[in-house]
Amino acid sequence: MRSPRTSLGNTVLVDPIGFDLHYFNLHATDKKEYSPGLITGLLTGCNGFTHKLNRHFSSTPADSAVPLRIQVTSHFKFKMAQTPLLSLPEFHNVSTGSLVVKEALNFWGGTRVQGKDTKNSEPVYEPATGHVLCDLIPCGEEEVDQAIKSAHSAYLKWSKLAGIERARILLETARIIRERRDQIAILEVINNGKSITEAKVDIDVAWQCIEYYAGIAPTLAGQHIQLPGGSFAYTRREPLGVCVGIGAWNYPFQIAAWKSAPALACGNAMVFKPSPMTPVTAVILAEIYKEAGVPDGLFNVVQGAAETGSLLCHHPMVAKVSFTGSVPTGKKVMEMSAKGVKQVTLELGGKSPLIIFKDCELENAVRGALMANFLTQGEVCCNGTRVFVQRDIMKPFVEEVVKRTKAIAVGDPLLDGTRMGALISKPHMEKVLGFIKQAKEQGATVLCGGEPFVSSDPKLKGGYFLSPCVLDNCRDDMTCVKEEIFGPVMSILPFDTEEEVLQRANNTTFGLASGVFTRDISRAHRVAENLQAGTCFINNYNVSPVEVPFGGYKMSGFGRENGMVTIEYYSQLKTVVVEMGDVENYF
Ligand SMILES: NC(=O)C1=CN([C@@H]2O[C@H](COP(=O)(O)OP(=O)(O)OC[C@H]3O[C@@H](n4cnc5c(N)ncnc54)[C@H](O)[C@@H]3O)[C@@H](O)[C@H]2O)C=CC1
Ligand SMILES: C[N+](C)(C)CCCC(=O)O
Repeated sequence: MRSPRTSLGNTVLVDPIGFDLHYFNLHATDKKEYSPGLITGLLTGCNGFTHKLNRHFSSTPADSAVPLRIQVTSHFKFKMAQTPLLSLPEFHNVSTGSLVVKEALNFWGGTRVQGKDTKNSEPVYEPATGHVLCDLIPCGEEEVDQAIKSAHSAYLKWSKLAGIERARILLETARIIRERRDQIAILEVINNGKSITEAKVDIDVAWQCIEYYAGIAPTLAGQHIQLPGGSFAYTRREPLGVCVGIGAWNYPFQIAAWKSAPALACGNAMVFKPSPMTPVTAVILAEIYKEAGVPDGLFNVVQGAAETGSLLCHHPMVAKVSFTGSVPTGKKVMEMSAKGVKQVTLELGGKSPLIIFKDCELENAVRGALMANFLTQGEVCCNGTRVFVQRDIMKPFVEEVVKRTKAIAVGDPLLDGTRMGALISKPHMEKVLGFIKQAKEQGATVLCGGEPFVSSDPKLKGGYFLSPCVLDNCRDDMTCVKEEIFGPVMSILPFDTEEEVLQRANNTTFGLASGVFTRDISRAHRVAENLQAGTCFINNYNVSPVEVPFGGYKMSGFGRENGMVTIEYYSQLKTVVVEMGDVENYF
């Protein structure tokens, strides 16, 4: 079929061959009119079928020729219009310190909703500059109730769709995120403080997660079980209903995707509460889901802190809570959810061990140790912050790690050359500095970093920067080795034997992740088997492909995110027993 061509305001008649499914490309003829914004249009089929279309055209001139890909089943006409893109700010000129977000940050019923409780609003700071990025207006009881009811009404429609229909919309969501990845990453950097290089990867992981669960949605199925006498049973995999997601500030957009993708794939609706420190990007995800075609209310965002979170956990219409954050808050979430017998997934903190044997490939072990400690300024739950190094290679390992750590470019997170940005807040930076001070008092040696970093760029003067820190002469009983610091602080600990190091590595209440560097494959798998943690990385660290499950042992939580298994945490099984004979009666 030939691709029809049209321009703004014109109607084009499209005549596909036969009645098979056809895709065709609708090319814009007047490229210059299509930047940047949404192209909207109405498809009207001769059989009465109509389809509203929303596609984003990115701002770069080359992209404005990207064809619209529309699925058609019959003759239809298409009227093209353009509306400006409301949600994403103009990004071309955004630089650190220049953005103020005024738009409403809640989202339910398919639209942004301004918070009402302005008297309780709190400023949200841009970590790299300390300037006020936006105001956080917490949602109260009535607003939380509205969001949950909106989710419930969407759930009733969405759960009736076939998996393949849900998949189509999720794939479209992934496509739009991929298309706008750089803009979303910029917003994430401004709100979180991490480097743009990392933020782009985070956004990629987010769309990959949605794409992955789109692939799984059509495969969800039950079983058929033959019973005596021709009777049988079958199972149906059904959604839970309205699920709540509560997120942390370290991976704001990615966490929203990790929770919503499996939830939506299984037929649930979600109300998501971002951390009050990073409220800006979850609502972009909500808009993209809408644009891709989910029913209004399927993915909602409510802003707020502990009080709003607790309203969500207590709400009787909520079936499940998936939480990412600290252990103390995780315990509270579990307690509150227990009252309503709601299912819970907890992704909590860690103090993960990274074990480096003398037979490792040293260059890769050093790279692994840096990846295990310094992503997102060290604010990562699965970081391998207890670096156990076999005594024989201590000297060359430490030398190389310190050399590389000193070379990490700290600074303006929006610059491509920057490798470490700013910590999330001033109090958090002070907390991290407190851990370093205490480590010194307890006998550790600071080999490098561990001090506030003051940039020569005047606009970064108020930012929460810290030079990445390596601590030597650490012992297992020190606070810096026992507690989660959530900052760029690596503690190095010597060891002699495999048996000894395994015992020390497991001597913690946490169990999120672990890592081992060795060339001995038997040792690698033996160590992986014996480490008490939800993940063990062999000869790498902190890679997180969406195909593999992620989650904790012990006090690092339970339940999993990513991978096939997460379907189990967002669905329930119904057994249907079918009698083909007479009812056996005892009475
Ligand atoms: N495992 C991880 O990925 C994370 C660990 N942490 C650790 O926790 C420390 C504190 O950071 P926070 O952001 O304060 O973590 P937090 O655990 O208090 O907050 C996480 C989320 O839970 C919400 N929340 C807080 N109290 C709640 C309640 N009573 N009911 C329902 N929801 C509630 C927060 O608003 C936020 O959205 C960090 O310094 C770090 O050590 C923080 C963030 C992520
Ligand atoms: C992406 N990854 C593996 C570095 C971290 C994800 C877990 C978290 O939320 O901290």
